[in-house]
Amino acid sequence: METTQSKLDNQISIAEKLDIELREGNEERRKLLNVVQELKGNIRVFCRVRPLLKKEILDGNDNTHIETSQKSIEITNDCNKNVPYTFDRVFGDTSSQEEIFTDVALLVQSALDGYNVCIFAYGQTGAGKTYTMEGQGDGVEMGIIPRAMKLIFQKSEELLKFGWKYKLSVQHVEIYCEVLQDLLNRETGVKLDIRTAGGVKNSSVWVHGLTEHEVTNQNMVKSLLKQANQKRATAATNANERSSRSHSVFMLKISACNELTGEQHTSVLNLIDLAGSERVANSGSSGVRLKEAQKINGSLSELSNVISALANKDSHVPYRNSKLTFLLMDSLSGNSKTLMVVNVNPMKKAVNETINTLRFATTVNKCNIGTAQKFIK
Ligand SMILES: Nc1ncnc2c1ncn2[C@@H]1O[C@H](COP(=O)(O)OP(=O)(O)OP(=O)(O)O)[C@@H](O)[C@H]1O
Repeated sequence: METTQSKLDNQISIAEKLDIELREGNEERRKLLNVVQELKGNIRVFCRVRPLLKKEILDGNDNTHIETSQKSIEITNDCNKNVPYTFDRVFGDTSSQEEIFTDVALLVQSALDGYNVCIFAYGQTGAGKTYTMEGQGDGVEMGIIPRAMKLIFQKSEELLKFGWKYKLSVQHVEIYCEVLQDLLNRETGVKLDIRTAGGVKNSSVWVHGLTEHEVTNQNMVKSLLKQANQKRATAATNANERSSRSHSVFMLKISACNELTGEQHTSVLNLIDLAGSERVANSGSSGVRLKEAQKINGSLSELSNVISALANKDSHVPYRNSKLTFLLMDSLSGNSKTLMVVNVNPMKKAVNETINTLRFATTVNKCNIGTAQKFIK
């Protein structure tokens, strides 16, 4: 007759076998997830059209010049010609924050698996960039940043049983007219500068003077985002105007270590709300406004130059030509996964800007950054 001890040994050995299978299954899942991501391409472009706002409807605006389907958006231009643009995904004006995030979630998850990820919101002022990235409140209108953090906390908890331990910390920086400001430092006037370490090819970038905040739950993230918004608002006479003209970069640094296998990796999830992309010539600017507009247009075209240089595998990638690309140098290199969410203003009077936006997005969409690699320590 089987003794209690041998029954117990038997159960333990079954449990150990299942545990190994589970861990191997998890490895399989991570590999598969990466293959899916690679097949989809390491640079992807989504397009999102926001709905007309109540006031815009009352003012007699219409959006009949825009037609969308799953992967394409067609614009009727001023000459009544239909011009189609195709992207990895197009979200029409009834799409919810949840729908957008469903298509972003895998990318966010791959940051936990050790890949650098950049998600940009691009588009003219008022096109819905901040709504897409931050959203509103704690419910259905939550945007990509709070949803991404919620998913990261949830997944990192689940991965504990596979031996993974994560350290998560947040930095949040604003770039206004090529000057960096720490949105999470209550002290004002601290000068920040971007520094590099290592050789030309393998250098790593950090911002000297930028504060870093470890986070362990969603409430901590919420209060940091609130603090950042307050700081952004007090730095300007008109908060909306200032935020339209600056880039906001939310950076989540992830350090992972597996206590069972000894594996370690680090990665950064960058969530970026870009400055409004309207052209200088159209904005009728002069003085300070003209200088601002030139700097914005300059840094957005440097971003596109960097992406094209990476796609063409040029020997020189002009990261240092703008603060934004310099700051994101590590995250935009061949080791990263990038998503550009192009936000479209639905008003007919914005049609020319919309076409410019979609042309820019088409250039980005043609790029293929190559296969992402993890940074294994
Ligand atoms: N998908 C959407 N559903 C409902 N309302 C939206 C949507 N997208 C944007 N809005 C609303 O449209 C207005 C402009 O959006 P938002 O502030 O996000 O634009 P933006 O591109 O970030 O502008 P800026 O460049 O000035 O920061 C806001 O009132 C926002 O709440």
